[in-house]
Amino acid sequence: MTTRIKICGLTREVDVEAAVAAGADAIGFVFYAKSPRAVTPERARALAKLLPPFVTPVGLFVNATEAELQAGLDALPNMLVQFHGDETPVDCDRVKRPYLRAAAVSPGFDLVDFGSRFSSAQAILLDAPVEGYGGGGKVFDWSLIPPSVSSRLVLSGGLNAANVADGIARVRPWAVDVSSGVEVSKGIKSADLIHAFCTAVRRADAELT
Ligand SMILES: O=C(O)c1ccccc1N[C@@H]1O[C@H](COP(=O)(O)O)[C@@H](O)[C@H]1O
Repeated sequence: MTTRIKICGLTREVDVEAAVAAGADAIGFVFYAKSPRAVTPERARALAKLLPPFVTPVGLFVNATEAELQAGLDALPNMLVQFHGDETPVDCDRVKRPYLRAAAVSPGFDLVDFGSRFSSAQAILLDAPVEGYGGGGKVFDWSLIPPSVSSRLVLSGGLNAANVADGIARVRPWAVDVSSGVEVSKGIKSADLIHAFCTAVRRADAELT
């Protein structure tokens, strides 16, 4: 299977171009003002104009107000929504858009139940529990993912070129998502690290087929 790749937290044109050139399937824009990677809807719209067909813009929200959500949706009408806070299934469904729901995986977390509560999500995005909701560059214990989980999974949390192949082999996710692992500093990506990450994903896929 081809593991889809999302590169998240882009703030600069050069980084969007590097992600597209490396073969990313999705590009994430953080609409969460407290994040060091936050962009305004206007900035996201300008960056998303660089995306070719079939590369999906993803808008990341954390407990956003309706006005904040609407501003993001107005700026990027074709975006996939990533809910990365404490949003309920009702909150997610209210937006009437395809969405990913992030889950912070720690011992005792019931992923099967979470997946059935968010059954309208396109996928459940697995992250480590970190201060500030996400983007912390921390890996969680992948053995906490129960084999019985039926949700489509996006693996994230502390991924980088060195560990992503292991994550793919062990979790077999639909997609992987990276932010910190391709950065030189918060919100500033490295074209070399993005390229290395995408190459590692493609190698992992080739080894598994
Ligand atoms: O990127 C952020 O600043 C962020 C803020 C709040 C919630 C989520 C955030 N990012 C997402 O966190 C995961 C893991 O990122 P990392 O690779 O460990 O840095 C990823 O899905 C980002 O999209």
